[in-house]
Amino acid sequence: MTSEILLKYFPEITAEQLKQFEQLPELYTHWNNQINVISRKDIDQLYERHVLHSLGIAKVMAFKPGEKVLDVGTGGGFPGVPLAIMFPQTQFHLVDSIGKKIKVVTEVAKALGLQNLKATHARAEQIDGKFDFVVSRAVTRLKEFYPWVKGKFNKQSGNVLPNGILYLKGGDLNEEIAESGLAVQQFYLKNYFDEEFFETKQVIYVKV
Ligand SMILES: C[S@@+](CC[C@H](N)C(=O)[O-])C[C@H]1O[C@@H](n2cnc3c(N)ncnc32)[C@H](O)[C@@H]1O
Repeated sequence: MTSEILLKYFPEITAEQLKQFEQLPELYTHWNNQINVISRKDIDQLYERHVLHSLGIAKVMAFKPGEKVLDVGTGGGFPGVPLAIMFPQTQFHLVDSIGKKIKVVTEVAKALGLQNLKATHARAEQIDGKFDFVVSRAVTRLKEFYPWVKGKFNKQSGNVLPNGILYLKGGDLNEEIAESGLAVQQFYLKNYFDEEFFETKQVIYVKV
């Protein structure tokens, strides 16, 4: 497994960031053997299916220093861990309702020395605090997701897109978007990444 794919799309990453990304396969292989957070067949494709996919959000949004981002239903740390490596001056709060997944995230963040990441075992609905953005992947439909997070945003926006949700989704989303009743903006990851995996993948942005 090679990290070249990351440099191909993010040539600006520093040597320190590259070193952190390059620690991920070993860390996730180790932790996945104890607590399953990534499907076995996907672990060989960690960079493409998990790291690069998570960084699809970075193609849409450059988080600023000091901004706060909540990752809801982070599982083993996606998209929050790759984003925390990518934006070391932004504060990331990763939450999941399953404690052993948060254990993996905590251990991975510790091994990487990530100072800007906090991981909490909780349901999204129970999290207090205000954030600039909420990110997520593969947790639930937008209609259900939106009420969990809509009260958790700072009123003041300071980025190119106003504060809101950046959700990684794939497949045909017309029905899901329509049933949510939300106005969304769709960013297609195939415009940024050549690999077939990204053919139907999108970042859905919801302004709150
Ligand atoms: C399919 S996994 C996706 C994990 C990760 N986001 C990823 O893409 O690899 C969905 C995760 O959402 C978590 N989850 C579901 N409902 C939740 C809630 N209300 N609050 C926090 N976590 C939740 C589950 O525990 C599970 O770990």
